[in-house]
Amino acid sequence: MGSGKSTVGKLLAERLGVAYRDTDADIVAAQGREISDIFVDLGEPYFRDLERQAVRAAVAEHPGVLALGGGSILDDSTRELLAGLPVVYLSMDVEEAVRRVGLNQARPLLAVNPRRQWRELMDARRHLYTEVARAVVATDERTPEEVAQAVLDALELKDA
Ligand SMILES: Nc1ncnc2c1ncn2[C@@H]1O[C@H](COP(=O)(O)OP(=O)(O)OP(=O)(O)O)[C@@H](O)[C@H]1O
Ligand SMILES: O=C(O)C1=C[C@@H](O)[C@@H](O)[C@H](O)C1
Ligand SMILES: [Mg+2]
Repeated sequence: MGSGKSTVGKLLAERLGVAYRDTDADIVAAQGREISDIFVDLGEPYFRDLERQAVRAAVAEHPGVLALGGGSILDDSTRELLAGLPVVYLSMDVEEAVRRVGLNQARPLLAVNPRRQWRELMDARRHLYTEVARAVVATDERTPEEVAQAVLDALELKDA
């Protein structure tokens, strides 16, 4: 959440000469409403169902860089789907997270007490991010360009 998937993903796609896609954006486009509204109006389980389907469709259809919703790896079948794919976990520490997204009300899971919420989420999820990732790239104190380069290096990819 705010680790730079959109920013770095677009840079990476540009450098690799491929398209960028984002499952959160796919869901917003298909539903015609913001993620925070889906959470509030329809509930998180409903959103997670949409997310599972969105990830499945995007992995099947999209050959470029794909940003996954931050909670998509909570689903067992999604983690199985990602096994063997070049997945990158962009990590950051809590202070960096608060600097980047702490005051952004569009992120429903961080709406109240973002520092504590972020710690709790990460404590529950870190092992899942690590489990699905082929590479873990720290984003703290790196520019988006430096992060993109670190991803290319970690996956042993070259520019287009
Ligand atoms: N390496 C970086 N250094 C500093 N700021 C960054 C870095 N990467 C991204 N940011 C900034 O942090 C914020 C969140 O980045 P971004 O939207 O790319 O994250 P995200 O992972 O796509 O978030 P979300 O999970 O909400 O989709 C943006 O304001 C972006 O400009
Ligand atoms: O980490 C999460 O659970 C989320 C991350 C975002 O990408 C969105 O999918 C939504 O805000 C939930
Ligand atoms: Mg994003």
